[in-house]
Amino acid sequence: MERLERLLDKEQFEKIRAINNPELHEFLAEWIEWLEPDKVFVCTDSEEDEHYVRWKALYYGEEKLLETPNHTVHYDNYYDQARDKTNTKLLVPGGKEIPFLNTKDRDEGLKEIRELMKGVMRGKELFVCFFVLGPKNSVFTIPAVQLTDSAYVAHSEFILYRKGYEEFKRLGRQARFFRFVHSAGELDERKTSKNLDKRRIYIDLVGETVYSVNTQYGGNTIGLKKLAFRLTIQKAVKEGWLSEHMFLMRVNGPNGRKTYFTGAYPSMCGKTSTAMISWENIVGDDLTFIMPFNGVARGANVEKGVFGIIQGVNPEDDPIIWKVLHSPVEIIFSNVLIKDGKPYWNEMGVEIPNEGENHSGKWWCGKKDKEGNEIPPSHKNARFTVSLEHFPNVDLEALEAPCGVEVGGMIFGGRDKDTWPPVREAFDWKHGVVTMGAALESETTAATLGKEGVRAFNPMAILDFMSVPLGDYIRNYLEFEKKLRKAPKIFAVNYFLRDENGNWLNHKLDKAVWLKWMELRVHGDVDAIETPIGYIPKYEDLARLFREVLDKEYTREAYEKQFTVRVPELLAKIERIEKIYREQVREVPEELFQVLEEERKRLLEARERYGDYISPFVLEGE
Ligand SMILES: Nc1nc2c(ncn2[C@@H]2O[C@H](COP(=O)(O)OP(=O)(O)OP(=O)(O)O)[C@@H](O)[C@H]2O)c(=O)[nH]1
Ligand SMILES: O=C([O-])CC(=O)C(=O)O
Ligand SMILES: [Mn+2]
Repeated sequence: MERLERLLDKEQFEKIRAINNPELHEFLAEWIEWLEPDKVFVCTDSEEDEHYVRWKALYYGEEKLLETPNHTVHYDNYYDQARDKTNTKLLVPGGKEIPFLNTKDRDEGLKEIRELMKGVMRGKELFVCFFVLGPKNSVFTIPAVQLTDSAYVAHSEFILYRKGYEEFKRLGRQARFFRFVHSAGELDERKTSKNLDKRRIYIDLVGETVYSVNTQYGGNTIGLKKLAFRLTIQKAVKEGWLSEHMFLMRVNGPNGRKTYFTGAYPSMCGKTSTAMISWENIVGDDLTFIMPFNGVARGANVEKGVFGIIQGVNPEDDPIIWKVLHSPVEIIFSNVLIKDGKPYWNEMGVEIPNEGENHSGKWWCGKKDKEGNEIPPSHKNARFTVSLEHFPNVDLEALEAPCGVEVGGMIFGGRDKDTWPPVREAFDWKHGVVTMGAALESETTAATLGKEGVRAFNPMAILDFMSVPLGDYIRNYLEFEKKLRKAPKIFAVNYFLRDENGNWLNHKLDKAVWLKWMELRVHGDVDAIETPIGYIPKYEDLARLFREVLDKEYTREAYEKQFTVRVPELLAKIERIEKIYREQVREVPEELFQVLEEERKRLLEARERYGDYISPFVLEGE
């Protein structure tokens, strides 16, 4: 406390003194001394403190005002537009190598990051912020403290997370909390991080602390988002629950029935677009905790806001997001095109100006970057940050429920051009966990730095964030069922099937129909066709739902093309997945291989009888 009294001015010191937690005091004193900020501001839960942070983001030039009240724009460096997987490392004692995890020796990592952070905040203001993960006063609640010299990062967190200062006060010495230390590092004249060669995101799994330096992009910096996610995955696997890269939504069934679904798709593969579908209600779009209570799986959103992809948001497909983005509520637009104080983005469905300012600085149509690539109006991974409370379709009761909501179904999906049908249901928990979750593959996207469009193994859409050995993670999933009286049904979707010419086989809104079908299946309201890879919808049910939901004719030809069982592709996939688990992953539960083997057998038998490409009508006739 004496050190803190020296480091903070009176008013800020009093705010910290009100929290009776010596561990927190020690952490703050140590890091404030080390980072050497010119000034420290401690955020309580007051409106006033939140306003201060918002104003500082403008004052320091990390955000600029737009024409619509409460709208601002923020830019990240042109080469700092996505998550940096290479420089994101898990610090583990001895630097133990774990397949698919990017690890580093803990002592070495801590030493390196401390050196990079020594005095990094000279001339800057440090914001000390308190938040919680999950709903307040609930079994899901995890307190966290964030230190950052970026008012933009702090501002984003106020939009995305529940405030936690009072919670720290209430918990006092009992608080077990996560810690995040971030510095954007030296900034250039556009107020973007300059020393990208020294960009590091180090996750200390032992100390439950994450360090991030020389970067601003939200996925690398917003402590409570993907940085905390590595810590919660570890915690969940230790304690026997699930911490997942999933949306949480309510699908509205017949006669006012409410059924909640989670959905795990890799970054930029449709979580937000699904959770925002007009007929249903959103609870969360990115991170979900699922815990067993009295034999029931209950889910809660970790966050209370959306850091969503803006590319492709247009008035027809995303009317709700579109409306919110055009209303005067608090929004941060990042890495979009600005002209005359208005934001524009790729594929927004209206005409956009041919010059302005964007993530590359001054921009004009045809401008090229250093590598000779043409720069689009906005970055593919440009995003908007907004609180869920502003969405007319939010299920507020579910969002704040201290015990979460009962999960009726869990969906897995990815970018797959040629293998999986648009929707199918697993035979049981094990079948779903293995062939839909653990076997998930998806093409890489612009949400991470590096090449796009490469098919990659991405179990449970979570591989980028995995912080425990994959075998342990899968075992925890398989065992989770034993804690339940009734397990959620598991489904797999594929929005990204293409024909021989590369055209999409489905429209973006078709997912509305798949959701309604899954809702009916959870309650056993419709029959389905048994195939070697699970249950698929009957044509008649889909045709009716297409008419009811989308007012569209769904042809038998479209159905047959989309739901054909593609045996060669499915067998090749099993080969790939089995090889990965046999050769690269350690201590894989034997059940995984059994389930894959059973699926292979079913496919081989079906091929014997019906050939390589099996029409759903043929299977239905059986
Ligand atoms: N072809 C096609 N594209 C889709 C569909 N649904 C979503 N997309 C595209 O997928 C991209 C992003 O999807 P989001 O829903 O924002 O991604 P997310 O899963 O929430 O991703 P993160 O926030 O990165 O975790 C956008 O470019 C959409 O246009 C679909 O049904 N078909
Ligand atoms: O964390 C981020 O940068 C945004 C996101 O949701 C993802 O990449 O999955
Ligand atoms: Mn995500």
